[in-house]
Amino acid sequence: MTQPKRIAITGAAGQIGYQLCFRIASGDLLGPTQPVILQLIEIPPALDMLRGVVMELQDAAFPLLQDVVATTDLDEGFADTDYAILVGAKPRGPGMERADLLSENGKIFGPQGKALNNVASRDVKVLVVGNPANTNALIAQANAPDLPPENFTAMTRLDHNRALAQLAEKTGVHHTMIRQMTIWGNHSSTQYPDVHQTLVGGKPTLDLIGQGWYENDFIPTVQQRGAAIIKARGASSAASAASAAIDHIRDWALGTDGDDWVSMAVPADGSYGIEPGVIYSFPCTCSDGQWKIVQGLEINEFSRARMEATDKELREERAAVEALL
Ligand SMILES: NC(=O)c1ccc[n+]([C@@H]2O[C@H](COP(=O)([O-])OP(=O)(O)OC[C@H]3O[C@@H](n4cnc5c(N)ncnc54)[C@H](O)[C@@H]3O)[C@@H](O)[C@H]2O)c1
Ligand SMILES: O=C(O)C[C@H](O)C(=O)O
Repeated sequence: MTQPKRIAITGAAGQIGYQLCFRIASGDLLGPTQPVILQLIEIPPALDMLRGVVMELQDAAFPLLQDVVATTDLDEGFADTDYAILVGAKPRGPGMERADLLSENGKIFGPQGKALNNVASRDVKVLVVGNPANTNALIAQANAPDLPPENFTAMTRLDHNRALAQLAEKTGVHHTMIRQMTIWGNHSSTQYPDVHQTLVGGKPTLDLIGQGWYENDFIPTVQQRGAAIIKARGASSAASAASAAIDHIRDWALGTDGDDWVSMAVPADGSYGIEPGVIYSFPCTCSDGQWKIVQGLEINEFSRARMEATDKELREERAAVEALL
């Protein structure tokens, strides 16, 4: 029998965690033949709720689900884990920026990085979803010196998928026919959704949508989509966020599709002039369980200014949490 993969989820009883558990147990993350063990981590006040989630997982009788661990202990929850999806953190409310969560949520990710460093698989792949995701990933990475630094990533796949959805709606072309979309930078309102290389049904995007709509509608809509959902739902995005987390890890583990790429916030390495020290979203391809930043894309002045603005914000966030690094 195929060895099961261990998947740890923090905040597993929350909105996103609840979605993730069932999608992963049903095989959406690693495919229909890969057995999984879920290692669910919560804080004590949410433990009863987590027990309820475990009862529902049992009742769903998923063929691929080998075991479920439910715990408030990080060493138990991260033990030997192959993947860690760090969701547990406070969501923002109406009128807040994600960076407003920094001081409260930042403290969560140091201890989690340390525990991963001590007990997780030596090749654990980490995705941070809890906001502000990029800087929380940096904190976790800094606290896990024995793990490969490139295995710490943050989620901008939701922004990527939101961009595809906006382009599909505008052009009338199904989103599966849209290739080479890029989100640069921070998962925040400074992120830069770049369509200069994007092909919609094989055609250059700007020829179809025009510079005016791109600048005045598309970019702000994608940047502000999280806030629009909070306003409409009274709670931050959950099912779409869980779905994007699954897309991120699945593509990282199983590979991206042909000539297409995805957006992943990964440790900057100097590519495109973004110096090391921040977790920055780049266009990435994945194969053999490794991500690679797509190189050689042409960057015009319009893009350069926006890429630098989001980099600046990330460096300010970094400076604000220096004590946790
Ligand atoms: N990166 C993205 O694209 C994206 C998208 C949507 C939401 N988010 C963020 O994800 C996070 C979770 O959102 P949600 O809607 O699921 O929130 P939620 O409040 O429904 O759930 C969060 C859960 O985390 C738990 N938790 C809190 N601190 C914890 C800790 N130290 N260890 C383990 N668990 C802990 C809580 O008990 C709660 O059950 C928020 O920060 C939100 O802003 C990110
Ligand atoms: O916007 C938020 O605060 C939640 C999440 O990051 C999102 O993009 O939906």
